[in-house]
Amino acid sequence: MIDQLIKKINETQNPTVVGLDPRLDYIPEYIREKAYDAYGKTLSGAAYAFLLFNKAIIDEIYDIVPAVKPQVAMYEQYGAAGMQAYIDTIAYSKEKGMVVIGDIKRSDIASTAESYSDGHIGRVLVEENQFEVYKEDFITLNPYLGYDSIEPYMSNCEAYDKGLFVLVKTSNPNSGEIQDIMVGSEHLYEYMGGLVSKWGEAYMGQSGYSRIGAVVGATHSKQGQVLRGIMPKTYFLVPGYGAQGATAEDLAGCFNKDGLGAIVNSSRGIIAAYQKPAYKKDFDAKDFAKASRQAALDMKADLNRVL
Ligand SMILES: O=C(O)c1cc(=O)[nH]c(=O)n1[C@@H]1O[C@H](COP(=O)(O)O)[C@@H](O)[C@H]1O
Repeated sequence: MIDQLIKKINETQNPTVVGLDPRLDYIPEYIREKAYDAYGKTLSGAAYAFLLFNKAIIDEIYDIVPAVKPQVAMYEQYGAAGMQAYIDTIAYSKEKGMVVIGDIKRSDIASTAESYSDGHIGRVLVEENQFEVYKEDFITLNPYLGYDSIEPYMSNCEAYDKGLFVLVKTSNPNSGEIQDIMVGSEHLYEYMGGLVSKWGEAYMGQSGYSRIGAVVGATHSKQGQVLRGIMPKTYFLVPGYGAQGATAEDLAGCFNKDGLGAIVNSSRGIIAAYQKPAYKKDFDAKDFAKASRQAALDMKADLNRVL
């Protein structure tokens, strides 16, 4: 799967992933009305609005962006209807040939992790019948419970050609409170980077990168550069560009010299572009997905400028 992601990045010449993190206040009124006409102002109505919104954006970006990253919390809060919209969004993205990173950030003891693993990247059994439920290509995990909490994902990664992005240095302002603590002679994020890199050694793709990737926030430029040095064969998922304030220059150090090694996420900056002054003048609410396409092209140009 890491090879497939890299192939898509090379084909599109675009190391970006669009975060499908919908909220009702990003969704144009005419889409919301359509959804409410079908399901009322209910959880199902909101979930259907998400799906219509996501599909319109996917239709505009699938040829220029290699991957999408739906963040499960946005859907989960709307209950079963929301989770169906999550599943339908994944299915539609894959139909369009996009790689899907399910941002689920799971973390639990091994016996519980097995269930997360089977549901998201493996198979679930009902008697003799096997079901592939969520169908993400990659998922995000929190590794701070240690290797036995990550291990249950490895066999499904191998069996079903999936991948992981494991949190190493997160983009949030307070991530340093814990992740920058000194552990012996190194910071905790460096120690974690070393571990994730080691865990990934047994899972190398033909590209020379492991299917076990790392999440490295764009907002912490120096740490990103340090981690690139520690983890040369690990692909980075880099959130924090745009809405969280990180610039292309801030994250350039997350890439290897060959221009590979990182895929940069933007969620709000792309999906809600039509609400931003820079795009509002050229795109109205009816053209929200075209504004997203333009924002994705602008992000691609911005990143390629520093690579
Ligand atoms: O794992 C992630 O994707 C993630 C890790 C991290 O350190 N920081 C971070 O912002 N994210 C996710 O990346 C997305 C960022 O969204 P925007 O700030 O709108 O671009 C959200 O879905 C976050 O949950």
